[in-house]
Amino acid sequence: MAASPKIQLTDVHKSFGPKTVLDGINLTVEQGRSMVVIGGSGTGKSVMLKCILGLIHPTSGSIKVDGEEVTGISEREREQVLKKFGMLFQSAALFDSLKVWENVAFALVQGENMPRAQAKDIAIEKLAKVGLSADVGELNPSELSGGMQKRVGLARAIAHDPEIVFFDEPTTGLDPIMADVINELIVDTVKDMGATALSITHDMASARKIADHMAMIYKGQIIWTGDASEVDSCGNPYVDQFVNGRAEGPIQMEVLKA
Ligand SMILES: Nc1ncnc2c1ncn2[C@@H]1O[C@H](COP(=O)(O)OP(=O)(O)OP(=O)(O)O)[C@@H](O)[C@H]1O
Repeated sequence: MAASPKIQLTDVHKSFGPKTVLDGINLTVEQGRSMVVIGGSGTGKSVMLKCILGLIHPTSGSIKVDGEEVTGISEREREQVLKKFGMLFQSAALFDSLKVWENVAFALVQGENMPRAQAKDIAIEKLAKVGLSADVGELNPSELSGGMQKRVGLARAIAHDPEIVFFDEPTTGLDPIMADVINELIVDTVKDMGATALSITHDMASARKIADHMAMIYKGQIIWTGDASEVDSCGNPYVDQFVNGRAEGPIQMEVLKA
């Protein structure tokens, strides 16, 4: 039996002036599953995520979360919807003026008015989940390696037990071994929470590790979607070229000339 959609995008368009970035996106993310959207630079992955979060407004189309339309809702309604989301940004985007635990607890204290002591307990529990000790919580983010910062970013993303977690290029800037550690942590954490995950990446090793389902975006459209296990044999020449990292194929890179 098919799981119910947690997130559903139907014919989503987004243009900036004359430039069309999303050109009719159709995408379903099933409840409790991990969807990874792959695609090259500038194909619209980040714009798509920002549309779902309501950071930018689509030009047209429908975006539903738990069956509820989220385009055109009020700021107050959006605040409620955003409580369902956790987000791990490409750069861990930690506040350097705050200790590690304060970064993890930030949304709990600021957004939910939770007492600091209680928020700290939760922050330390989440840090433990991503393999960091309470001592690390007392450090400043600038004292941590890139891999540790990603762990902190993940702990922060899950601090309020979100139903949906977004991962924006989760392995950028990490060496392949640390990237694999973070990928495993993502899989374990998301499965453990029973959360729905939506990731965007051009790192195929990461996509293979964390995806139940994959979709490929090209020129603002989803040109293929399927089970992660089918990505190598789907027969789509665009997917095949991307997955195998070939210069030759239907995808033509625009190389800017000086
Ligand atoms: N606010 C904006 N105003 C104008 N153009 C924008 C804006 N945001 C994004 N774009 C354009 O939309 C296109 C898609 O950008 P997007 O960041 O979604 O790509 P991406 O697939 O996430 O790429 P990357 O993997 O390099 O991050 C780019 O050409 C970008 O210049």
